[in-house]
Amino acid sequence: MELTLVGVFPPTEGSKRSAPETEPIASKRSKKPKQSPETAQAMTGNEPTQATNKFKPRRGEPPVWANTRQQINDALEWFHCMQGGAAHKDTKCTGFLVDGDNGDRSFMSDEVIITRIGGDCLKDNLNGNLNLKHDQSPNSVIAKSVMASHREQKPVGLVIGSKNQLLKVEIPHRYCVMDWFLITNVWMEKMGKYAGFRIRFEKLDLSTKGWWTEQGSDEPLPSRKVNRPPPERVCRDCGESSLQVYRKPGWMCLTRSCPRFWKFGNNEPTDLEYHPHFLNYRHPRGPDILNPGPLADLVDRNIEPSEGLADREEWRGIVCPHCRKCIQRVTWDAWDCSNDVKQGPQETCCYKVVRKMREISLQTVLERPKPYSRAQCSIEPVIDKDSLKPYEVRTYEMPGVGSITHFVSNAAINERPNGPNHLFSQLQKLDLGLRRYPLGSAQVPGTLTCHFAVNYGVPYKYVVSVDSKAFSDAPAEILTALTRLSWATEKAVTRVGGQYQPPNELLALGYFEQMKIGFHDDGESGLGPTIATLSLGTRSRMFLRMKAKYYLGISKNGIPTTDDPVLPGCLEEEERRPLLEAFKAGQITKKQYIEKLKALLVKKKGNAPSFLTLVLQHGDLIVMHGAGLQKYYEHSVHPDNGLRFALTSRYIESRDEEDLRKGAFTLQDNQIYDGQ
Ligand SMILES: O=C(O)CCC(=O)C(=O)O
Ligand SMILES: [Fe+2]
Repeated sequence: MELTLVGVFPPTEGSKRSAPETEPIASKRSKKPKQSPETAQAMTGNEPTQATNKFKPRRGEPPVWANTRQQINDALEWFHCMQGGAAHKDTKCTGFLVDGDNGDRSFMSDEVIITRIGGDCLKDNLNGNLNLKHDQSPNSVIAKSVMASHREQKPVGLVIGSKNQLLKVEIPHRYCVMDWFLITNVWMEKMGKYAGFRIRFEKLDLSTKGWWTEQGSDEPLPSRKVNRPPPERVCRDCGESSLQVYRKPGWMCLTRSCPRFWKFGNNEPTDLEYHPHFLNYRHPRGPDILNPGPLADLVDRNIEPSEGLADREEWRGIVCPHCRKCIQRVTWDAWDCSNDVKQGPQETCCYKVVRKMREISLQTVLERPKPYSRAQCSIEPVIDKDSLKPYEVRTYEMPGVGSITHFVSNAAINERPNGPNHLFSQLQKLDLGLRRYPLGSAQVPGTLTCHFAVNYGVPYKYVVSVDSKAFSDAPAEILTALTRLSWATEKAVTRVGGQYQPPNELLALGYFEQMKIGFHDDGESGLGPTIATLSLGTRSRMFLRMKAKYYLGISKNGIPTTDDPVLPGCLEEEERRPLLEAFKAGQITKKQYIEKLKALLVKKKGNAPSFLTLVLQHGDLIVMHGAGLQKYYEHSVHPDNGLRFALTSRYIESRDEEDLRKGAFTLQDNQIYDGQ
C-alpha cells in the first residue's frame, strides 16, 4: 500500500522529482474542476454547523459507545487516553477522538476525515476556540505516535464525540466508536500564527458504509474517482516534495523549515479549498496491513465464573453485549450497565455481571514484593522501639506544621485474634458497599476514583453526594478497626503534646491490582487535625509533598500565593523569606510584595518533589497530626500490585443530629484495643 507523508520529513530519494514546475498548478487552470459528491458535501470544512432540526436520518448505530471519556478508556484497550485526542500504545497511535474543536479546515465525508493533532493550544476566551501557542514539535509523543502509525500502516480506532459539528446526522451518544481507519497523510500547515500538524484518515474497510453516514447516501465512490492521487511537486527553494492538498489557491510547499512554507506566491493563503483528488483518492490496501480484529470484545461475562480475584482484568471496563455501552467496574462486586454517573434519560439497560471476590490469601499478596530504590526522606525520624512494644514507633516532626507517626507492625501483632490478618480476611467476605465515586477535582468530568470507597460514621467530604453509613449498622470488623485507629491516634497525639479527640468517622478504601490514590489533602472545614490509617494487605508507599502553590509561591494562573508561610524546602526560599519578612514588618505594601513575588516566580512550574516516602506494610498504622499538614502538604498512596484495604479515621465536627447519630458507637469490652 502506498501512504503519503507530506511536508514533515524530507521524502526519500526516489520520491523527488527532477524538474520542479515553476508556476503553481492552479494558476494555469482556467476551468473550475467539477466537484465530486464528496467535495460537494464539505469542500472547505468551514460549512455551517449542524443544527438539531437539520439532522438527516442515520444509516446505523455505533458498534460501541460511552457517556464519559473514562468509560471508553476503561473498556477499550486501543483507547487508553483521558485527555487530548490521540491514544497511543508502544509509541504508536492506536485511537483518535474527533470531538468539538478540530480547527479550521476540518473535513469529514463518509470515508475521509481531516483534522488536526491536538495539544500545544490555548483557549481563546472570546470564542472558546483553541489556538496554537507555538509550533507543534515533530518530537512530541503524540506527533511521533501518529507518524509511526502512518508509516507502519497501523489501523487506528476512531471515536466521534457529540460536540463534533461536521456530520449531517445526529451523533447518538456523547462518544461513539466509528470504525478502524488508516492514517494516510500527516503534514504541517500554518494555523493562525503557528504551524501545527494535520492528519487525514481514511476508513479501512471501503466495502461497507459507516453507521454515521446518511441513510441512502451514495455507495462508495466509483474507482475512476478514487484512483487519481493528488498532484505532487518539488519545491524549487528547499527541493522537498509536497502534495497539493488545496485546489485553491494551488500548490504550496509544506516543509516547515522552507522559506516558502505555506505561501502561495509571496503571501499566505486566505481562501482555501481542498483539492478534489486529495479528498477522493483512496489509498490502495496492500497486504501489509494487519487486520486489527473486532473493535471490542462483546462476550457476555455472565457465562464466566461468578467469582473473581482483585487483579487488573477484574476492574477493566467491559462492553455491554446488550446495548453496547462501555461499562466501568463501579462497584466492588459487579459490572452493572445501569451504574453510570452520566446516564442519559433514555437508558434502560439492566445488564449486570455479579462477581463476588474469591478469598485472596494474605500470603499471596505479601510474597514477592517489588524492589524499591531507597525511600526519599528529608526528615530523620525519632525511632522508639520500646515504649509501645511490640510496635516500633517512628515519629517525623515538622516544626510549625505537625507530625507523622508511623506504628510499624510485625507478625506477632498481625496474627492476634481480631488483628490485621483476621481483618484482611474478613473484609473480603463482607459486603461493605465499596464503590468508585466521581472525583470532585477531576479535569475530565465523570472521572471515577482509581480505588473503591465506603464511609461510616459522620459524613466526610469524600463521599460528596452519598450518605455515610451509621456505625450502629456497621459490621463488627469496622468497629474493630476503629478501636485500633483510636488507640494509635491517642498515642500519637499525646506523644507530641496534643489534645486527643476520639474519631467519629471511618473511610474504608479498597484497592485492586494497579489501583492507587493520587495526591490530595484530607482538609475539610470542621475536620479535626488528626488522621489515622490502618493498612491491610499488599505493601504500599505513601508520598508526601508540598502543594504546588506553596512550593512555587505562585498559582498555575500566575497569581502569587499571598498566605505563603515560605516553608522550608520551597523554591527560591532564600529570596522569598526576606520578602515575606519585609511585608510583615510593613516595609513594603501588599501590592509591592505581590509584584516582587511575581517578578521572582513568574514562569515557575511543576510539582514539588516528595520530601517523605513511607513504606506501609500490612498491619502498620500512620497518624498525621496538625492542620498545617493538610493545608500546605498533600499525600498519595501507591500500593504494590495486589489487594489492599486502608481504613482511615478522623474526627469531624458537626451540629447535625442525624450525622452525629451516625458517628455514635458503643464497644464491647473485648473490642477495645490495648496495643498488643
Ligand atoms: O490508602 C491509604 O493509605 C491512604 C488513604 C487516604 O489518604 C485517605 O483516605 O484520605
Ligand atoms: Fe488522604
